[in-house]
Amino acid sequence: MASTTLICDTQPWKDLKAHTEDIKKTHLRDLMNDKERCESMMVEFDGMFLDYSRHCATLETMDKLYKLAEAASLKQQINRMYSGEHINSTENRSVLHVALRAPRDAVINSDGKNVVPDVWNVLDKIKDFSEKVRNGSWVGATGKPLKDVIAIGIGGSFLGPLFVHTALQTDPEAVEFAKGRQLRFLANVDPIDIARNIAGLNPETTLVVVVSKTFTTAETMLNARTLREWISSALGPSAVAKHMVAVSTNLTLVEKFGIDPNNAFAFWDWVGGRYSVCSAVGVLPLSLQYGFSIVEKFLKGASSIDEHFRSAPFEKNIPVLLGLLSVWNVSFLGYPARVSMESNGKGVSIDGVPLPYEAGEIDFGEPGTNGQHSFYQLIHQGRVIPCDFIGIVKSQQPVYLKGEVVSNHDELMSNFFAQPDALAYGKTAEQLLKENVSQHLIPHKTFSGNRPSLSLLLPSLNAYNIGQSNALLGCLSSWQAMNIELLLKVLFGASILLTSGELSWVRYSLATQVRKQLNGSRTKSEPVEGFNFSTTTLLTRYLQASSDIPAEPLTLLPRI
Ligand SMILES: O=P(O)(O)OC[C@H]1O[C@](O)(CO)[C@@H](O)[C@@H]1O
Repeated sequence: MASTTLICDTQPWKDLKAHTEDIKKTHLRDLMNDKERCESMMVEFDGMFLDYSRHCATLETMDKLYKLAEAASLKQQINRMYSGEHINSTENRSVLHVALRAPRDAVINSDGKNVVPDVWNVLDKIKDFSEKVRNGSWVGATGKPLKDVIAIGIGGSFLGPLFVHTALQTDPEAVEFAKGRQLRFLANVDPIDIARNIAGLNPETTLVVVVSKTFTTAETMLNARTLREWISSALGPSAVAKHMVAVSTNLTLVEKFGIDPNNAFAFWDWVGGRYSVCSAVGVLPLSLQYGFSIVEKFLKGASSIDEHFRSAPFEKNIPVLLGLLSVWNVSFLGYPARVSMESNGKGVSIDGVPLPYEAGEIDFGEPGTNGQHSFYQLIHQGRVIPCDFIGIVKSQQPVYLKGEVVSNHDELMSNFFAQPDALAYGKTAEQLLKENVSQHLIPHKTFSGNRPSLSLLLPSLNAYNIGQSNALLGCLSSWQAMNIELLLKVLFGASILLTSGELSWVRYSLATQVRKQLNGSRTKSEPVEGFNFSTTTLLTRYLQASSDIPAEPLTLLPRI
């Protein structure tokens, strides 16, 4: 085992450790009053707006975190990644998912070779193939066009493409391109999942894409053999050539399986499975469903974040800030943070040295207000769990009913704006007494607050923004390869005692205030008033960016 200096032995780490004592004496209620601090904790890039002022951190904390990043040679590590060095030391490989979405004329080397032309050869091949399938010039064994696609794959060969498909499924532009087509994903080895996947599909009009980096994964290969049987028993063995294609780095095994190598779409060992959505793994099934032009926008969004991650100074670099805040929350304040469990669920440093702290990471979330009806009680009252709230300015599918105070999206966003302050401020016994709450209910309705969160506001959820979000999370995962997030310590697992159902009460009172404000601003141009600096900034930005949304209800319904 190699010996190494762990980051916890450096001076910046020790300084941060000492600094936690100062932070423990603060409360977000007071920190949020410091306008200069809040203003410095807002960053904008390419339409994205990040507000991390509701983290239990001061400007001094941030300075100390930047010093920690220097001690961890973060800038050099980022440069090493982009220049194709073998920063994946366990597999002795480059980590070059950024090359998958680089512009055609970019130069990114791996082992002395510019890999960008290879990337574009495959992208061009996907464009050509998907256009043929979509316009009906590639037909199945009985001459019928292939309108449905089943993508078989698991782990990274499934989750990324499913994420993008889920987000695109309601994007009006993508919906137009997907008319008459279906994309399904088969991952689990349970035969029930096969039954669900093929239900209602006709082998004559179905194309199966087998996605596997290694082409050896047990679940994927059994599912692939099963669907091969489904096709050949209905249409004869020769139909496989027309109805099955593959995405893999192992083209020899693809051919052995019986898929024509001409119908195989390659990627490379420098693409980690969990970052592979921007390779043929995601690009092929998504192009078949939505057309290559939509997927190209997704790749451009991702590329924009890559450039930002590489070049922006740490204070303005959204992925770097998110990563540093993760380290601060988990390794210093002892909170379980937003982490990536597959990449970072490890117990040793990059050199194989056991970490002198726990590293078992837990990540969970829910869309919209669902979480408020399941686990937010824990977040408000139980252990401290830093939260990331991601909001969208313009809904993909606006609804605004006559007789309603605000549109459905404004209703959703009222919660987006209210929750972070509910978590930060809590509710004191004094406030409750002033509100004439009965004495015996006060312990149940009191919330300590001081719960960290950040708010990320995106302009909309189109293919480009989905690419940005995907790359943002990918950047965080790639910290693992740089041995940064291995600093993370997660404390989780003690028993949780939940006895009160009063959480929704806090949230509703704040959400009501936001709803009223949104209505007043939209219908009577009322200025944003009565909120702290951070919420005022976010609300103003939201209202300005969505000012073209009609102020009056139009009984708009979803357009799907
Ligand atoms: O693409 P493959 O080789 O089938 O592997 C599937 C998944 O299995 C893993 O290797 C391990 O879970 C992932 O990294 C990968 O995404």
